[in-house]
Amino acid sequence: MNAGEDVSENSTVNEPVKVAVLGAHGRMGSEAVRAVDNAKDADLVCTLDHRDSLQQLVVSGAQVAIDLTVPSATEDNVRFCVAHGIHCVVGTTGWDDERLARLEQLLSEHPGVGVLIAPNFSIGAVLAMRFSAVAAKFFESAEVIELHHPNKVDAPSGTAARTAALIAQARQDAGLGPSPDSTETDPDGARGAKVDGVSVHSVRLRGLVAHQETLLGNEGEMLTIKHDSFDRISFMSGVLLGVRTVGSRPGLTHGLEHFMDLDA
Ligand SMILES: NC(=O)C1=CN([C@@H]2O[C@H](COP(=O)(O)OP(=O)(O)OC[C@H]3O[C@@H](n4cnc5c(N)ncnc54)[C@H](OP(=O)(O)O)[C@@H]3O)[C@@H](O)[C@H]2O)C=CC1
Ligand SMILES: O=C(O)C1=N[C@H](C(=O)O)C[C@H](O)C1
Repeated sequence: MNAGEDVSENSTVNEPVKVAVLGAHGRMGSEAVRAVDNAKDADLVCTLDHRDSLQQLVVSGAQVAIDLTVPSATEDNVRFCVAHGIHCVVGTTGWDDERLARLEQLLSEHPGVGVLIAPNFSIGAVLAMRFSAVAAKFFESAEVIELHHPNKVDAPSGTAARTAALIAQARQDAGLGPSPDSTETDPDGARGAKVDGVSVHSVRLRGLVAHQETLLGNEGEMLTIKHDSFDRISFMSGVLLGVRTVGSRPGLTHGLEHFMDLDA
């Protein structure tokens, strides 16, 4: 679905879904405000940023909140929404296993509410993650390189961490051990961060938006799975797919792929 298309699955017949955007002045938030504004069957009822009261979500009657804030704020925001029966579409990073477990517990106490945690909303990035997981078991070595704009506050990126976790799971399922690596000394972390044993390398460079490469190696060959977001518009069809679908998917959904027909 493209930005501007129908997002009415959450709403009663012909009633637009009422949407709030948290982090509305940010790079992603401002793009999401535009996307929701342009969507025929979504009503932007509330925009919040730093230090705004979450009570405005309740007063506005928002049915779905889109969280595009910062890792330090997103958990409290989402917990508030769930407690008030507001579905959430979350793009903010920082959702580690502990946070996800706490959220699942809270959601079990609010069984009608749906939350989508999407490490990446771009269709290409979702596919690149899936392709990386599918390919992982066929290669002896696997590493991930993510490249982003220098204003990004967290490393590695949420997408890279998720990709590495999926690769690690696929390798484990296939009975593969760690990637071969004879490094004996690495005082400054030149071999990258380890996510579930998979090396992830982070680049921050002026001019970039969001880019990632999965490198998979065997003797005599390398497969590179590469994705580039050149513009934040690339995330908006996924944001709207989340808004359209989340109300009909109670509980926690981790990854936009679960709202897509990847295996059809
Ligand atoms: N899933 C995906 O596809 C994507 C996810 N992201 C993720 O989204 C998040 C936002 O990215 P980006 O837009 O670049 O970041 P920005 O820093 O541009 O935007 C974050 C915004 O959130 C505001 N904010 C901070 N705290 C709160 C709070 N408690 N309540 C409401 N708003 C708050 C900030 O305000 P102030 O500056 O005043 O503090 C700022 O306006 C990041 O975690 C990023 O990794 C980004 C792109 C795609
Ligand atoms: O901060 C960003 O810009 C992005 N953040 C997300 C992440 O950390 O994976 C998604 C995308 O890479 C852009």
